[in-house]
Amino acid sequence: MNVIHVSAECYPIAKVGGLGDVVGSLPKYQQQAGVGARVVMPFYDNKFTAAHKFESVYESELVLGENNFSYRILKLKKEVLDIDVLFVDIPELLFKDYVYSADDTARFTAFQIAVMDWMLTLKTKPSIIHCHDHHTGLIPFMAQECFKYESLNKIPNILTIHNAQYQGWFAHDKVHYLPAFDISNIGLLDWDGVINPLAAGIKCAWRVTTVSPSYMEELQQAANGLESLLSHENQKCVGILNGIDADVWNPETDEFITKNYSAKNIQTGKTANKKRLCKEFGFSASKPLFAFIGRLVLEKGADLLPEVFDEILSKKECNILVLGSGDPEVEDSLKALKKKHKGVYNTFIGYDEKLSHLIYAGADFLLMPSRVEPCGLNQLYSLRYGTIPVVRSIGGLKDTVIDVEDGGFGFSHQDASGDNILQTLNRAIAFYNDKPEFKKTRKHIMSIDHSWNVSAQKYIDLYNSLKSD
Ligand SMILES: Nc1ncnc2c1ncn2[C@@H]1O[C@H](COP(=O)(O)OP(=O)(O)O[C@H]2O[C@H](CO)[C@@H](O)[C@H](O)[C@H]2O)[C@@H](O)[C@H]1O
Repeated sequence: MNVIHVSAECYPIAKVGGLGDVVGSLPKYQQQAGVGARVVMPFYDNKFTAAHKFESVYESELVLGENNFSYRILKLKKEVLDIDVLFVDIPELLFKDYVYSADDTARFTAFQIAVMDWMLTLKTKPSIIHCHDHHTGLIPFMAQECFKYESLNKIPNILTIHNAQYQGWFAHDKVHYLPAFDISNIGLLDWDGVINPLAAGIKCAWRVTTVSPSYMEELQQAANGLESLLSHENQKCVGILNGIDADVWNPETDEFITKNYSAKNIQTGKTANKKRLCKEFGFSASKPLFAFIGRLVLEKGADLLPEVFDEILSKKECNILVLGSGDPEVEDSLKALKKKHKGVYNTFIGYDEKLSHLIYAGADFLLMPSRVEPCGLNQLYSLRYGTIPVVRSIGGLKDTVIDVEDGGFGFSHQDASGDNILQTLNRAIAFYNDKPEFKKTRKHIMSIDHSWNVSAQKYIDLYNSLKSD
């Protein structure tokens, strides 16, 4: 079997969030399980592409509406990654110093057309095309409907929804971007009067997966307008929990942290990393340290944090550190608290992969008050680093974090409300002060295996079930 993953992100080449982590690790675990797995992604202008040499394996021209674009399929000259990655180089559209922008329709439609055109020329066709999120949602449609791709329509394809909030909508006047198809089937592209690539992918993919079983269920009630579609397509949908790359996220070998540790020397390891963080951000290491890492957007409940932080910090019982960027208003309110709560609160507004590792290692608790959380990887990283998750019980958080009151190892609350978060924070502070229980729990969570071993096999089983369809 040879699978091709099509994605806008892939760690360590380009990562904006969890999609990059998944596409950078799932194929590796699939390869270890004996399945040929490759990634095809856009060629961006970033640190990774500047630091490596590439060779062209295919060159051609694609048609996007009334425009033609030259493109190349590139691969790395030297094998520097654990996985085989191919790059679509469309200089005018994709070679930018960002992954996403306000209008990505032309960029990602051209990307998908290039992938399909190139696949037509392959002597050995992939046995499975695995698409990720709306940026690749037109591929199942094009394979099924566009005349020129008829020879690809027998290849099973899968669409994984990492986040249904973003759907890639564009107006009907751009439908001519797509290669010719029977216009009477335009309904497959449309949802609510606009072209909706995620909806088209859900309608046309052979199977649809989401990144946790609970999120799959929740999507039928809340999917940013696609609820009825997902209920209708329920038969071909399945939730498969994300895993983590246990080599990249390994406190025993992590090069980004101050002191490496395992469950055996967790006490000294976490203390050294916490001290380093506290020194850098001006905290006293004796208080519990809560951290938030992520996009500062509504979905993540980030807008609820400033008020909650202001209240809890006034008691001076804990430290809070925020690493993230996003909504400028939320950024400003979080930054504004720094002066008032100097010594117990700090922020790093921006993106810093290295710092995120140090925080997972040095914090006592990781906060995820998400409104929507398809899976969430942060809580899985925090478990591996012995950092206790404090989460809202939703989506993948519900599937992976069991509250201490239910015999588990984390803290969870039901509602996306300031009161609920406050109560949970207070419970966590009390737990921190019960030192034997706290230490026992953080040692225990390090042994929970969330690596891809189990879930990579679930995807392989799904691929196998499609071969015999
Ligand atoms: N400022 C910053 N600096 C450094 N690192 C930062 C950062 N902000 C975020 N990160 C990192 O980005 C990743 C975030 O992953 P998540 O899975 O939690 O969220 P995301 O919403 O991006 O992903 C979506 O896709 C994934 C993958 O399927 C789902 O788990 C998730 O629920 C869904 O919303 C983590 O590796 C985190 O450490």
